[in-house]
Amino acid sequence: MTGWDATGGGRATRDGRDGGRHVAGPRPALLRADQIGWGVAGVRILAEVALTAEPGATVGLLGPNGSGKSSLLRLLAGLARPDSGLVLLDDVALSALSRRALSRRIAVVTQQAVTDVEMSALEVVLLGRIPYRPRLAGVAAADVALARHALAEAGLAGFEQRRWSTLSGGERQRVDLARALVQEPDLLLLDEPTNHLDIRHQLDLLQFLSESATTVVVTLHDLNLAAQYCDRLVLLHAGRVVAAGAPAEVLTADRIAQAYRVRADIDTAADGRPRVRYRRPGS
Ligand SMILES: Nc1ncnc2c1ncn2[C@@H]1O[C@H](COP(=O)(O)OP(=O)(O)OP(=O)(O)O)[C@@H](O)[C@H]1O
Repeated sequence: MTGWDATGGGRATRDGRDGGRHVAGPRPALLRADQIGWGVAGVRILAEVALTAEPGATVGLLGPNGSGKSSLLRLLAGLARPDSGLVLLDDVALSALSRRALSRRIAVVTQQAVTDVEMSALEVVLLGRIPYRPRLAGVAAADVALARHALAEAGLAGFEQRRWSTLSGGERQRVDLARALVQEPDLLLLDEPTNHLDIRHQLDLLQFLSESATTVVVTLHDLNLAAQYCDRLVLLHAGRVVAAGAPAEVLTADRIAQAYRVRADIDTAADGRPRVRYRRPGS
């Protein structure tokens, strides 16, 4: 199993160990988007988007509001189909995979995840085990144990019976992450997973994602955290990729100005990663 909250249990890392206990671990996927385009009602939202996430890599998707990050994530998850181009998982087109096969390999954490507010936290996490449940079978005791463990590792032991509607924004985000992790995906797609988290939980989560054996694509608004924790970054602007590569290649003052209309100074932090300092508008 996988844990990420520093107050929780052990961590599964690239070497497949979880607090000293060997686990099978994921088979990290190679994800490729090949020149994909997508639009709604004749309005083009994504154009000629190419993206590669190598097995085990953590890829950050950046871009201003409305640049197409969430739309791209939905296409990468197979929740929507591109109008042109292909999304490939280990060189197989997503469109050739069954819904069940997809749900065993890809877990998605979107911004409006759970709509049934009457579910308990434990029931929400158990949704992540549905792809493994034989048809018509009830919930297995092993899955309940796994879900309880995942909640504990998200720092939410004791929250099992709490209704979703009573959880804080950050607690909901952590429950939904636990749901995605019990899915034991080979590819984890996360849409702004840090937006409700306090700084400690943001750092714990990003550290976990960067160490995880699973391939991760994560949308982020914080350029410095993206630079610190991602192996590669993809910067979108108006539905197109304007830069892709190592953080230092993508996060240049010119690109930040072009995409975000913000002036910034970039220096190199002690860890060798770029650090962005924003200038006040007008200065
Ligand atoms: N189903 C849809 N119908 C119409 N327009 C859509 C639809 N989905 C997305 N859009 C539009 O596509 C553009 C990209 O949206 P998207 O949510 O992908 O952006 P984003 O980069 O994730 O933005 P944010 O940072 O604000 O979350 C936006 O202008 C949005 O209004």
